[in-house]
Amino acid sequence: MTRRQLIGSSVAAWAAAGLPASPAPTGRLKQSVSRWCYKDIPLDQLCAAAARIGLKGIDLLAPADYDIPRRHGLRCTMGYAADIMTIPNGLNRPENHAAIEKAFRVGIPQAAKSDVPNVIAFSGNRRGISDEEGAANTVAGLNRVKRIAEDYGVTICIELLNSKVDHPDYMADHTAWGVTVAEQVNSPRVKLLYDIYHMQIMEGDLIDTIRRNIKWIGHFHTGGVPGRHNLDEAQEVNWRAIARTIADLKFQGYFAHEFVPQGDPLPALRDAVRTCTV
Ligand SMILES: O=C(O)C(=O)CO
Repeated sequence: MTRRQLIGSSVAAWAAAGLPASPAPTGRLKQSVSRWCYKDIPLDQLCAAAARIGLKGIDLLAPADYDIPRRHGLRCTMGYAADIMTIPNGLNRPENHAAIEKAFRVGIPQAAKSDVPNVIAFSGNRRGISDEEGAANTVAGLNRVKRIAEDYGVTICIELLNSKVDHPDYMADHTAWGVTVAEQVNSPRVKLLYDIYHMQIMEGDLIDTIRRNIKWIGHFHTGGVPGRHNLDEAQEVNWRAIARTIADLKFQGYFAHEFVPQGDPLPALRDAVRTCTV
């Protein structure tokens, strides 16, 4: 069966594709999935399959696509509201702040209008500046925009990424750096995107770190380590224990899968969701 045939197809076709025939229960966590990991599947089709699997949303969409998940009873769970900001070029440089503020002045109201609860932000690379200076700059940048986020009820999430494998020189590569920034900004609408894949590579100690810092975490990403593939037994993270920890903390945000599937992509996603259904 092709993906095209799958979508809009019968209950039997969903079952034949290994997906639940009706939306599956997914436990205490609100699970979501990152669009870029399934880029070969048209977004409408991905949303239809995600709804069957029991997901609550689609992560990392551009504004033009924000409303597509809503056709399927889902929402975009993390938006790109300021595309001027990139992983290497972000909030840690004061010369970027005016453009980031300008972008968020448009992008945050747009996210709110489409019921998108979070927008992504990046520290940028170090490029020779110290972590202390970069943190102070990032705090200053976030202080310029936090009021917009507060007024519209949208959370700006600064992503923690590894600088060891995927993003050399990225500054927000440790939880402590992100927590320092979030504490200083001290807004209910400025939090961390704790990417479990990236933080396992940099720090490990996932459960204790999540427990100690949950107050500052607004969103999670997953991905098997090493390789950023399926959450299966070939990788080293105990996803069920992590999911249980987060659910036990009564986390109210989204837990978004962000792994590049190996094998048939939708069954890989279904299996990850089941693993994290606690
Ligand atoms: O680009 C990456 O590695 C990410 O995790 C983005 O969310």
